[in-house]
Amino acid sequence: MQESELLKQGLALPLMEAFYTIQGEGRYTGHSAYFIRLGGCDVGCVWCDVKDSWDVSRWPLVRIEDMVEEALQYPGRLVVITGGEPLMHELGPLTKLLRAKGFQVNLETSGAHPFSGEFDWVCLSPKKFKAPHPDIYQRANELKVVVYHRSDFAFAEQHAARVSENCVKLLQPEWSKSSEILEKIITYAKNHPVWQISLQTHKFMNIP
Ligand SMILES: C[S@@+](CC[C@H](N)C(=O)[O-])C[C@H]1O[C@@H](n2cnc3c(N)ncnc32)[C@H](O)[C@@H]1O
Ligand SMILES: Nc1nc2[nH]cc(C(=O)O)c2c(=O)[nH]1
Ligand code: SF4
Ligand SMILES: [Mg+2]
Repeated sequence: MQESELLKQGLALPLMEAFYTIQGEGRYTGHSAYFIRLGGCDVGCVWCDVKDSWDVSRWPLVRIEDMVEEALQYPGRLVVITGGEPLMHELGPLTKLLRAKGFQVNLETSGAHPFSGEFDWVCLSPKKFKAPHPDIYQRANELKVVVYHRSDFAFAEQHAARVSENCVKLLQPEWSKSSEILEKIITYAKNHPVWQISLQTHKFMNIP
């Protein structure tokens, strides 16, 4: 089969990097996890902390069997699929294979592309730069809004109104703006108790 066909079917995917670390953000903060970072993103967040991922052509196509075999080398059985924007790719075969091998499979996504794959936990981090697809809201287990500017609180509420009732709602300071914005986030969370705070703890720990 040609590479383009393997990619289309989700049997091989552009892999930027894969690493075993500690989930730094969100509901699973502190859990050991194997991260699969897929290449390619067309959302264009000005503050994106992984801009190198954007150009899909930079990253080699790797067969999903090889990705899963590598993940099995580590003791943890939690995998986080991230990117780039992972939903730019067909995620059905990779997620099925991971689950068949006993992994819990979590997703980090902006939701800007149609959904694919079978996940145990979906983190939706919506962006102003490219709106989420409507069908992601009911699938989100966690809504994680990056706060860069005070106007992002209203943006967060717009998306919170669309997710399911039991979706965990998180405000995460944009890393470079943390010193200015964290105080506002703390005040907001105290006044709006449905919101919790998520910090990028891996950056404090100096781990990937
Ligand atoms: C690099 S993104 C990859 C997954 C997907 N494209 C997305 O945006 O959800 C992983 C997570 O990091 C967050 N993130 C990216 N840059 C950040 C920054 N500078 N400060 C805080 N969070 C950031 C994103 O919002 C997302 O929740
Ligand atoms: N440790 C660690 N936790 C993370 N949680 C989400 C990440 C991501 O880039 O998607 C990430 C990451 O890059 N590293
Ligand atoms: S959607 Fe995610 S990977 Fe894409 S630019 Fe925004 S933060 Fe970066
Ligand atoms: Mg990251």
